Amino acid sequence: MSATSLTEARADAHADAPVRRLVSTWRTVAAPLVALGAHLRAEARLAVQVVVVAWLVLVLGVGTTVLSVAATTAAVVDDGAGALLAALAVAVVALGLLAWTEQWVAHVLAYRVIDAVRRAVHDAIARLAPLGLGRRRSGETVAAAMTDAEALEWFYAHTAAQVVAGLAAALTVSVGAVVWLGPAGLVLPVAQLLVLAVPLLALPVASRQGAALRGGIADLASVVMEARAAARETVLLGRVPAVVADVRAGTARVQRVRRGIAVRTGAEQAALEAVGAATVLTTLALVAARVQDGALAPTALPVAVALAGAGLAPVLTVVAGLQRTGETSAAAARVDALLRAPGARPADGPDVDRGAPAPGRLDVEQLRVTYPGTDRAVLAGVDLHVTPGEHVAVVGASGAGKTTLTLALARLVAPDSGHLAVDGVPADDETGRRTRERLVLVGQHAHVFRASVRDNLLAPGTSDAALWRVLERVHLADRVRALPEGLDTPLAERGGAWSGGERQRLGLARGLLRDPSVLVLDEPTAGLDTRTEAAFLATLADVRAGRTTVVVTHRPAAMRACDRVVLLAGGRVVADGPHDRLLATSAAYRDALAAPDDPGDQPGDAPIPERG
Ligand SMILES: Nc1ncnc2c1ncn2[C@@H]1O[C@H](COP(=O)(O)OP(=O)(O)OP(=O)(O)O)[C@@H](O)[C@H]1O
Repeated sequence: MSATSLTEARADAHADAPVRRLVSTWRTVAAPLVALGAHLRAEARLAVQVVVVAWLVLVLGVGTTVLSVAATTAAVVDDGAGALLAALAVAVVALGLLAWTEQWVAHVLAYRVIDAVRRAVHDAIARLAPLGLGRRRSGETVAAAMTDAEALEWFYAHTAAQVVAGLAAALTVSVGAVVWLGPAGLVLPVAQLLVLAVPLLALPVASRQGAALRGGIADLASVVMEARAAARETVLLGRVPAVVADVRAGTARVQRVRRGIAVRTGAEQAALEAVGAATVLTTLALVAARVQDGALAPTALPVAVALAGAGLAPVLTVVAGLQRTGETSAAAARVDALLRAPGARPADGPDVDRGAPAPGRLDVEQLRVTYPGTDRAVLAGVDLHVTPGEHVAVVGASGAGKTTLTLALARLVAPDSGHLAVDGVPADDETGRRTRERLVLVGQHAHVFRASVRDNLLAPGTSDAALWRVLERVHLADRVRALPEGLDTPLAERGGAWSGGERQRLGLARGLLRDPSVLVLDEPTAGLDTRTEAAFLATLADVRAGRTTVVVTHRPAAMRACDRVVLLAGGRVVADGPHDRLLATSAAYRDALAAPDDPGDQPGDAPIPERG
């Protein structure tokens, strides 16, 4: 290639660059919307109906404007106004009926879209919970489930259909104009293309603003949610002004983006007005010339001008849709990322013979867990085999990985590698649901839902008698009987007046109602006074009969009450056996139980010290 042609090619490439950038921006913006559209295939027929009705409404809208000007002109020159008025009356009634139908079908579509999007988002949340969600800001997840879902409902039900219908109606009206006015009618399609170019050219800015707006709203949701969740600490530690400042800063960021959007849409509007005025003036000039030539009747002039003005209405509908595409695309991208996020599939471990399924058996082999964003394995190859009906205590210093082990058993965190089997059945389904049907984890903090006691027990369809039996077993029956409406008493969000111990017992009741073959309890007596702890341990002794239990504990009383104690340290099991034997034989165990701050305590009576 010669130097000149190389320079020319470079110049061409340079000229192409903005176009290519624009096309690539459009592709990026459209990709998440198209990807999410796949979840809405079932609604394709309804969407086509919406498009057809919207197209008819737009075409008839232009038609009634043109007809009304034609009828007025005919009345002025006293020439056939009656027929035009009759046609106008029919068109107006049809337009009213079609507009009503459009609202109806578009809203049916909107509800179905929001239902499909919210269901997909909640399925994803259930699939990811809680490890996958832990990597996401809670505000992002909330925004995806609420405001993003609403933005998408609006887009698929009202915007996308309007864009397609608007383009079809614009083409229909343009064809009509060219057929009627000849070359003068070409002004309309040219003007329509200019109108469409306005949002297309503004798209790179619009999409940046859309992403900033959606991100800002998600950030604000995070700040507000955290402020609500930490309200007690915020007041106690005098952080109210700091939190208010955070909320104000978040609001200001969102407002700044909104201002930018208003400036852009204002400029776009001004450009559109200019194109509209130019279209009317050009049509006026060209049609007037044809009237002077005698090619058209003088009465055609006002009608042609009305057509030029009204004929832009369908593309303005398209523009309104395109102006929001950047923001909607950002919402779709967030929802799409949530739907595509990988779940918590356990890695395959060493292939060993695990024998026949046995209810209550628990096998953990070489389990390794590293939390995302960290490089230290919290569990670095844990082996644990529990026989049916056995009661095992898991102990270790604070941070040793006890809670992590319970979360991995319940398939709430994904191991890097290793094997887990409950009842002799490998835990290999992606969601962990099958494992959790056999193994129930009662965590340290039972969430109390804003619902009745009955609904808080999370066992729909269970008889009252069975619910009361379980409440008796966990020593909550008297507490519930004293409530004004018993089982039907609504509980406040987060438990309101319920103490920590009562909430722990509520969690235990929930676990028992599932009747699992393996019950895992994480620090069931943490935060309880000695007497309540003794009562709780008595409850435990009763409820664990006939099933396997794994109890994370710092309490020697709870360790003694178990058949075996497993000591976790350095991410591995370093001691395993009955409490008394370990006391006699394991220096690591004795060290773990020794309380360095309190030399008066005897090994075996002091809780395992908290680290740090
Ligand atoms: N989501 C997480 N992301 C990153 N690190 C985590 C996460 N959860 C826990 N860790 C870290 O993993 C380690 C083990 O935590 P874990 O809660 O399992 O310990 P533990 O033995 O139950 O402690 P404690 O007795 O204090 O409850 C700790 O160092 C903790 O900081």
